[in-house]
Amino acid sequence: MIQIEQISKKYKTAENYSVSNLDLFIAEHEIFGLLGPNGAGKTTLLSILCSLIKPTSGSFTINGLNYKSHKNELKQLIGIVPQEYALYPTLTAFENLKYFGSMYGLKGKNLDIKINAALDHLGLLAFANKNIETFSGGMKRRVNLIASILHEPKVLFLDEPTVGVDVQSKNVIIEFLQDLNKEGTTIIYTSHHLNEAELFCTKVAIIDHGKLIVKGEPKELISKHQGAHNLEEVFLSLTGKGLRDYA
Ligand SMILES: Nc1ncnc2c1ncn2[C@@H]1O[C@H](COP(=O)(O)OP(=O)(O)OP(=O)(O)O)[C@@H](O)[C@H]1O
Repeated sequence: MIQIEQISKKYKTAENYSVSNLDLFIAEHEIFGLLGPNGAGKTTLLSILCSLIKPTSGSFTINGLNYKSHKNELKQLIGIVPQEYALYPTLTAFENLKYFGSMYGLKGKNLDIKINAALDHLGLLAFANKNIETFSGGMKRRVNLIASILHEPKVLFLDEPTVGVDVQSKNVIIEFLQDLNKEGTTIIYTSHHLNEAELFCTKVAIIDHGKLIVKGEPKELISKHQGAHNLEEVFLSLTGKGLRDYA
């Protein structure tokens, strides 16, 4: 479980807080969606929880481990799927995954078996020995995902894992994540695909201007929200229809 208490983040060069006094509890085994318009603070919050950036104030624990005192334990406990591809273009999918596995101390036959099973599960086994630079966006997203789960994290953070991929790739990714979740992995992901989140997530939090607006099961939020038939209508009603351009 993740317990977030009064987390705030103000980037040095920014005028405003990107995350502001945010409290949030995420139970174990959830598929939890962090939703919000552009600039709402989703990536900032996710980056804090992954210890990629430090909060300006506040604290959080993951499975009881504090980010300040248990850095190494947390690194083993979590997996991170970043928005950008973190792969070496001139290495094959298999070589990339061997490298990422070795960063978590994995090696030998066990690692090879794991890599091949995951490649197979995500429909990529036939491409194992092809260079990443020849892969489509959807294929790279799937390899990126495998790189983050080889060490079997208990909690997996994903920043827009289905952005820019076709429906086929998206479905394979979602099914893979659902299988991981059934095996006990807690999943926290950000997305702009509200239909996807409505079907996929057991709980969602809508954040805007760095603050938590609402949290709950998608069905519960829709039924409580007068006149809403789906999560997108709840979202638009709570965050407004205005554009959120920022630079
Ligand atoms: N490195 C940074 N330096 C300064 N300001 C930043 C930095 N990163 C993000 N911000 C600002 O923090 C706010 C929240 O950004 P963040 O990327 O967390 O939002 P988001 O909800 O993930 O948006 P999107 O949906 O567009 O990815 C924005 O106003 C953004 O301009």
